Amino acid sequence: MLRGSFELIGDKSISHRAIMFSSISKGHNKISNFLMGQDCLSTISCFKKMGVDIDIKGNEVFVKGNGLYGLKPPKDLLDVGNSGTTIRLLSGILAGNNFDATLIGDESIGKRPMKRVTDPLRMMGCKIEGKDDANYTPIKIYGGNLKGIDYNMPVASAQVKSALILASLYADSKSIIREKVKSRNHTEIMLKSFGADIDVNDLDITINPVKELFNQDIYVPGDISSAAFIIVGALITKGSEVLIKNVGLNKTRTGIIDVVKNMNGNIEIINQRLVGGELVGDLLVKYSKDLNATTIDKTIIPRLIDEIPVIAVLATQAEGTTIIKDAKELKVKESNRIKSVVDNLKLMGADIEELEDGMVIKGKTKLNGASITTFKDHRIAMAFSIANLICDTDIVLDDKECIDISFPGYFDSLKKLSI
Ligand SMILES: O=C(O)C1=C[C@@H](OP(=O)(O)O)[C@@H](O)[C@H](O)C1
Ligand SMILES: C=C(OP(=O)(O)O)C(=O)O
Repeated sequence: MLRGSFELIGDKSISHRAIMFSSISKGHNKISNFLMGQDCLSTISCFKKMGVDIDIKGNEVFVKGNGLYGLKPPKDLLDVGNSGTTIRLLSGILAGNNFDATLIGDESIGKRPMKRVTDPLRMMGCKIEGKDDANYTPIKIYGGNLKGIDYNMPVASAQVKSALILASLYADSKSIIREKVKSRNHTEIMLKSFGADIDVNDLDITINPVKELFNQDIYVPGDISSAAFIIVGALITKGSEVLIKNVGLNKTRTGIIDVVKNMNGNIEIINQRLVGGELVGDLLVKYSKDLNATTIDKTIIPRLIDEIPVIAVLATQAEGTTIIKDAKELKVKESNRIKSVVDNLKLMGADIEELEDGMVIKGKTKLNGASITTFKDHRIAMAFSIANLICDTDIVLDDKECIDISFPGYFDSLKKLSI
């Protein structure tokens, strides 16, 4: 069982943005509670290659911003490692800057679609080259001279939205980016605090170009996507009671809390407060014997997209049949997360069926230990380490290191809570 309290590590999405926006602001920025995950370190490394002075001291990062037009042409390739957020958002910034740069990444990044970003950036007037008509890395961006855009987003993606907002900062006129479903809005919140001219009207975001962004001190709240593993661990192991402190509770991210409540899980938000425009609070989670099944569809998917692997584990312990649909996006994450989850849960004895856009899980099944293929996908590795908490025999993960992408110190945190 899991018992005790736990101080949550910083949010990955917000940490990336804090480095990027600080780098293109003018002046000294201090970022506290920064997530020292591999993905965020990849972002730091890319901006250092563009001449930004970035210093890490413990959990704090000091960034001396170069100003909106002050990035330097990189002498080297920009390597985003495993990070989709880095390659997408950085493409938007590069599109606005008057030099060319080439983006590369690891094997998994090489399979993640980029046309969702490169197509609209081309519409803004940017010249881009890359594999399969700039759908895959390496991608070369020749920045500068952007036009404003009025764009209806075909995919619900905060990464695409953010890339286009960033490019719009550099355009010659106003841009409007229109979402179909609201995705995480950290870019809009944080860029405004840096002085960007952004107006959000429900699903439409209007950006007027500005001459400069100004320095900020940023506190990064805890990552609810990381908390999700501890939340599910506590819900499914008898006798558990965990207090997760300092959780980011931005409404565009709290789908997992709604789902857990819907499933009759015992979760309570306490001590809510606003920090730097972002809602933060503590979560008290207790073992929940009488979980029931649920249906998860497009109306909530963007608010819990990264939590689906561990929600699938939760569903194996609920009464009834859980349906997860409209989740095609899972196929283009670090691995095909529909397949990674379904195949591995099947190996453990779960009653689960793969759908074209999701999965169907019959609950109240006993899970057994198995050899798990993670595909070096951090969320898969962590989701199955949580499934392991309720197995008689241990699972074996083929890779644990990938967890450092988003949750360094994960096993230590889990061990401290385990009784
Ligand atoms: O903007 C972000 O920080 C992120 C957006 C999501 O991706 P999509 O926008 O591609 O859905 C999410 O899966 C990713 O982990 C982080
Ligand atoms: C999909 C993820 O991240 P990214 O797209 O930044 O690689 C994730 O962290 O689950």
